[in-house]
Amino acid sequence: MTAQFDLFAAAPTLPPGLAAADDILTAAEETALLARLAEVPVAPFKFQGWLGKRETASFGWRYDFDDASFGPTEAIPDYLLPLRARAAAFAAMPQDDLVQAMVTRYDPGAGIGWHRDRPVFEHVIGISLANAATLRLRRRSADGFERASLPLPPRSIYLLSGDVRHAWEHSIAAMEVPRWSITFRTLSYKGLSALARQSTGSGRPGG
Ligand SMILES: O=C(O)CCC(=O)C(=O)O
Ligand SMILES: [Fe+2]
Repeated sequence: MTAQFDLFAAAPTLPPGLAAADDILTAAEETALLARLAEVPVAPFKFQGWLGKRETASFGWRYDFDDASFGPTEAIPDYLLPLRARAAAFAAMPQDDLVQAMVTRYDPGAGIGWHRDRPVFEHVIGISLANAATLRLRRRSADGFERASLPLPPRSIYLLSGDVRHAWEHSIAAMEVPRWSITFRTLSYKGLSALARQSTGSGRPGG
């Protein structure tokens, strides 16, 4: 096969640990939820002193990128609990394990750069609202990056666990239309140990 043909090679299969489904909520439920989210006091995401363009609010647990502190915060609001129950059913996890809910608003021009989620968290479940986006995935290989992508239509859900969560990075390119997402996360062993250290008053917080 010529190099030219390689450009048209079949799309790579999705990385292990990635699961996705459409229509985790109805269009009417999405509209009602977006009306609630418009009231949530989101703040520009801070990363080591830089202000990101996306705006976030964390419930249940928060991780502060500025000082690496990590701890409990305002409880997950009631109106997110039915969605959390569906996210948990989708991921085959107890809903109480999804201890964090993060609301993110991406205005036009806002995206999220290449990253892995903080190690204090384990499983990551994302729900997309308002407009479609593409979750880009990459993993370093001997000669560059292995890449994959997952379309995120509004009302779809994805789960990152295992390989795709630990060995791959993900990002979302800035778009011209707004998008909201709700991310539910479980704590990792590291997160649970940090928590145990904090509650016994020894060791430093963080992750
Ligand atoms: O908006 C999304 O679905 C992705 C958010 C994300 O990757 C993160 O907050 O770590
Ligand atoms: Fe992420």
